[in-house]
Amino acid sequence: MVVASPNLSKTGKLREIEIPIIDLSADRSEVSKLIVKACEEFGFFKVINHGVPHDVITRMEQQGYEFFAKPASRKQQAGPANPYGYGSKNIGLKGDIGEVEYLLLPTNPLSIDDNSKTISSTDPYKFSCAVRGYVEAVNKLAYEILELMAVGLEAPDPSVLSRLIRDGDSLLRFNHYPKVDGGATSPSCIGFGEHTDPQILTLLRSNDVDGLQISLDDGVWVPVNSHPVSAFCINVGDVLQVMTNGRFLSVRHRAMVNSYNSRMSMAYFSAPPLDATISCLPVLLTPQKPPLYRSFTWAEYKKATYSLRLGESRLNLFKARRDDDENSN
Ligand SMILES: C=C1C[C@]23C[C@@]1(O)CC[C@H]2[C@@]12CC[C@H](O)[C@@](C)(C(=O)O1)[C@H]2[C@@H]3C(=O)O
Ligand SMILES: O=C(O)CCC(=O)C(=O)O
Ligand SMILES: [Fe+2]
Repeated sequence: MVVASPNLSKTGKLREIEIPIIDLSADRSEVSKLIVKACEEFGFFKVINHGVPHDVITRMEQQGYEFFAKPASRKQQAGPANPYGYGSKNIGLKGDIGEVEYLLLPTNPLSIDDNSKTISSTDPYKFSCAVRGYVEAVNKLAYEILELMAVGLEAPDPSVLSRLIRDGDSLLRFNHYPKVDGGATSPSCIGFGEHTDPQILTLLRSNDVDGLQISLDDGVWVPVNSHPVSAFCINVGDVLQVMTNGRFLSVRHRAMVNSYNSRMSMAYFSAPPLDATISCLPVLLTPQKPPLYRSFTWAEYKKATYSLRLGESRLNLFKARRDDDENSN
């Protein structure tokens, strides 16, 4: 079991920061400004009135609970995660471990149908319908948020970010963090270790059990509490940090487990197709602000991601060199 460093500030108090909660039904131009500000300051924000139907979320959550309640031997039939499928404690392929079990799935309809057979032998159709419905709805939300970001960044083409996720390599992940033994005196421990998300944007839904934390620049961990109404927590991924030339932050985060309640989260990682080229948006480049990162394909970045451990900083491998800047002029 990995014990966490405390999320205390230098004065010994818990850091209390409220991540912005943005109402997507408000005025579009205001919303786009709020989103840009949140991505610059925290790399995280929550959205409400997001248009993902309540029953679509509930049906999906139900499938997650039903799967994780099955006996271990039954769940293992959907694994091991390599990297997709069912995994327990082992995260990725490089030896990372956490107090979590999960299902990691590609989101194209054929893969969903295919994976459903090993995940739910009793009713694969029900599982696949729930997942397909959820993916369709969250993908629409991802489009909408990426458009609002482009508007807020004053890009001439509002679809410059959203079109990247069309027919992309997006993934879906159910995480289940069981209660840990040890009672009230046990220290909190790590469910999912610190990392950044490699993709463009992550849309996360969780039950009402806290656990998500983000690391701000002074290294103090700040809790992102679960929101009572059905909010989504949105975070900037590495690719979006590259495309905004470091203006939006892909922030390190982690998930903790506790000894009182189990937590379940569902993360949708919206990603470009493997052959898409990632580079900084022209609107954000000036002679004073040359690109911080070199161009690369998503396939290249994904390969680097899987060659490294969870907490390693893969963006460093893609920093622009001075002569890259000169060649691009
Ligand atoms: C240890 C690893 C798991 C991970 C691939 C990696 O080598 C490094 C990044 C990890 C991560 C974090 C965000 C997402 O949960 C994830 C699916 C992703 O794209 O990158 C996981 C990867 C994984 O669990 O397969
Ligand atoms: O479960 C959570 O709250 C966070 C999970 C996460 O960061 C991930 O799956 O990449
Ligand atoms: Fe994450």
